[in-house]
Amino acid sequence: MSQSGAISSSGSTDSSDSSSNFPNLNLTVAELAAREVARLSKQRTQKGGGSTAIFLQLSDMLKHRYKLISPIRPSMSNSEVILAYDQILDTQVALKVINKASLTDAEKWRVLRETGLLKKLSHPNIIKLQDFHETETCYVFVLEYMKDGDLFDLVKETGALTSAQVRIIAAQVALGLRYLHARRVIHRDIKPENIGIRFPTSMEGDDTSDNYEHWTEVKLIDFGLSTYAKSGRATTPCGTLGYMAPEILFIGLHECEYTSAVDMWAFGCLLYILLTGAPPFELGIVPQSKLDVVVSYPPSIWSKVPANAQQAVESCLNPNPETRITAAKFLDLAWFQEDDEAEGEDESTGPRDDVTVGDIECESNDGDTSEGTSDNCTGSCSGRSYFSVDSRAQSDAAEKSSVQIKDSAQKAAVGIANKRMDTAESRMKSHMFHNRPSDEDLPSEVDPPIGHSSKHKAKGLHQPVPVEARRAKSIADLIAKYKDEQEDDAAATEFDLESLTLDREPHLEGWLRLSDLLRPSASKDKQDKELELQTERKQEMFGSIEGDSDDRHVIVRVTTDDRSSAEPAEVAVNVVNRPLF
Ligand SMILES: Nc1ncnc2c1ncn2[C@@H]1O[C@H](COP(=O)(O)OP(=O)(O)OP(=O)(O)O)[C@@H](O)[C@H]1O
Repeated sequence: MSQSGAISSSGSTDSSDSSSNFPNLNLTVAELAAREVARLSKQRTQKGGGSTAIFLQLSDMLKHRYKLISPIRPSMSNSEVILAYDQILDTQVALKVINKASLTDAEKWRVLRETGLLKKLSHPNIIKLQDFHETETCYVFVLEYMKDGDLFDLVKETGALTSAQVRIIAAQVALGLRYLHARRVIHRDIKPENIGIRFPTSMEGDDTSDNYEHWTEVKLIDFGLSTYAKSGRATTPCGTLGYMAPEILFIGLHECEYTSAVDMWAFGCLLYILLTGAPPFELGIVPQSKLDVVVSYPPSIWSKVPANAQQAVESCLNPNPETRITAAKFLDLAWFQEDDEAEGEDESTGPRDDVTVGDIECESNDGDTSEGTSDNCTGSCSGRSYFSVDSRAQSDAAEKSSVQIKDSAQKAAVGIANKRMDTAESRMKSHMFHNRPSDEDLPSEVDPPIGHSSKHKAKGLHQPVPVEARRAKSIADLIAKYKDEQEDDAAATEFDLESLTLDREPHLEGWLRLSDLLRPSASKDKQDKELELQTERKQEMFGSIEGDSDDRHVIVRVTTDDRSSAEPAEVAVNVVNRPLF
């Protein structure tokens, strides 16, 4: 994301590239904050809401380290994402600031859980939590900055992407999901808004097909609804309507639990959007049972999507979670084995004028459109304006994708289902989203993200990008590279996440704190010393401990007699991520 919207020393917005130019550095943080507060106040008055207190608190708390530059995502609920400059690390960061005042205890716990999860995850396709602060009034996540925004804004501006572009994104999202799922973490809110993007800094004349640094990077963000499901199964219905798998919608009706397969369903919705420019499902119908769900693909849109990409989407949008493709298997699909030439000729599948954002609706099996269902659409629980339903498109039912209900006598069922959706929606909102604004409170349109329009065009995303197609050749290498790396430490990190359930396994607490004591901000030497010291202490308590480390990890293998079991047992391998700086 460029710095349009950044405050210049004159107080106006600055559209220059901030990576080389920080005009704001001459201002004190208080001055910056005051200007931003004034600007945001105005903006929010126009939008009809928002709290400037967050900003004031933040500047107070972090004034020695962070210079606030501009809001990335203006506050519409109790959180705000702000671009800032980390003066110590000399880098830009995204500060996600959450106002504590409006949170219930359960919601505070969820914030801490999000932190707990994020700090234990380390993967190139997962946003990196660089630091976390808690003050009396707010929580602050310091995140690596995804300068080019998220996929929602990209698709909204450019429409559909080419298959070559989508598979680069798809491979990375799948790698991120594979990493999460191997550790029994379910994201539960995969959608375009929650995939951050960063275009390569240099695309000229490079032949960097094996240099992954030069790929468009995508990373999963927003772990606010994520959970560590120790048993691999979860029971709380949550997510964003329109991306929620059938089984999660059935919780409390026909189902009582679900698995990480829900992320793959949402991933299928995401891919569909990227390939066609429109979401696959209207949100007003809840199927009556799992067996009733049939996903149909409108031929006029779907025929333009290459077969391998179709297969990828369809394997995710399998209504049966038991047979739905997994993230690991997804990476073996033919789509990722295609050669360079095949993708290079993929122009017909690029952004298309005839597919407009908004070409989507829901229909019952008899072909009737379900009138008024848009009232039931939640779209994005984040409150961002979603693809609107195009009335011209509505009249052309044959062109739409849909979730259909098999049993054709469904007019009554549609009514019931819509009522259920109301119930499901309000239940989900009250359970999971009650700190978020209701749809009525949300503005129908939200400002486009700062600095997007020209950037996406400049990057050539309206056209098939030859250089991306060329890079696509190496996608199998990329997948192989990260797949191999992840296999090694999956079990270790999975166990690390056990610290979230310490109450159930108190005998592990002592040595798990070993890792907690390795402060990320400490130098490697300091960490090594701490590790040594703690290892000695824990050995007295737990038996044998082997420690090992490399540049990025401290690995501790503990063998313990566990005090409660007769036989000594190896309980785990613990991995602590070292800071990369
Ligand atoms: N690290 C980041 N770099 C750049 N932009 C980010 C980053 N993190 C979040 N954003 C932007 O801010 C938006 C909101 O972030 P996030 O979803 O984490 O917050 P949230 O409070 O859970 O929001 P919501 O209530 O809308 O889901 C994202 O969709 C993205 O556009």
